[in-house]
Amino acid sequence: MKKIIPFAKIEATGNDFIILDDREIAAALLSPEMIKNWCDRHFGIGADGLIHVSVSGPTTPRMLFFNADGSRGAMCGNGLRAVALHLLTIGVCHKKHDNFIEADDGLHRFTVDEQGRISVELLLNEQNEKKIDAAALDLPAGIELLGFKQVGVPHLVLKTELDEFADFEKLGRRLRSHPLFGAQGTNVNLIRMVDENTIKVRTYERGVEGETFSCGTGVTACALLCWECFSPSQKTLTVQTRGGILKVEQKSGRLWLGGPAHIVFIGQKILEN
Ligand SMILES: N[C@H](CCC[C@H](N)C(=O)O)C(=O)O
Repeated sequence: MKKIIPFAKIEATGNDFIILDDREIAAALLSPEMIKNWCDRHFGIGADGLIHVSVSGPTTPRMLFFNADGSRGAMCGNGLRAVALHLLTIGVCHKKHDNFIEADDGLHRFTVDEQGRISVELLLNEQNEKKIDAAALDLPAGIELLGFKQVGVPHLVLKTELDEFADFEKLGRRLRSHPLFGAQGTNVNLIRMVDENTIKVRTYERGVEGETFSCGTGVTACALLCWECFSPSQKTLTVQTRGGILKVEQKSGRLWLGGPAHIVFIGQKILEN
């Protein structure tokens, strides 16, 4: 039997997602194989990830995040911003209210400003530190280790002063599965300082197995390490990604990630079974 499933395709600084909600399909019907097919850029809709949101019923909307390869991820910063846009668009949330989204790693606040920029609160895992032996990473010339942070998902952060580093994808692929990070592996970020308030970030994402245009938890991990290592008194950082500008801020002890997000299109997918 064929079933037609409406979906939204949303991009958040070029990190793009298929958004489905429980009015159209139950989360239990999603399989890793189906997610992989739908996210495929040649045979499917094309996306870095797929997110299922529970919007029916009186409880806080809850998101389930899947990478393009069908694997589950506990958090996705840009995905959270995309879900916020979806909830505002379908009228489940209103911009004047206090809004929350529940995810695997906890409850996240979100806000939208007059320009439509969506900010989400990200949560630091209690055990977010991990000492990494830089020598074990065998980094190429011009690249150094800054640290490792868990912002819902694991992020290794490297730093360079090179204007361009052509082999980033190759380096990311190698370090993503380095034995230091165990079976779960890690996402890999490379930063370059532009000035004391601005950094440039590239991210190799596990689960996409390639460099994406932007990664929200990744840029947040980079900002935290920059504050710790270079300017502990600073509270705001502008982050240039391949897909646009993000801002990471610490306000009243909370960590916020903000930037643009847009609906690319609304579509219908035929589910055959
Ligand atoms: N792009 C996402 C991160 C996805 C996490 C995923 N790659 C994993 O670690 O499973 C973000 O904006 O934070």
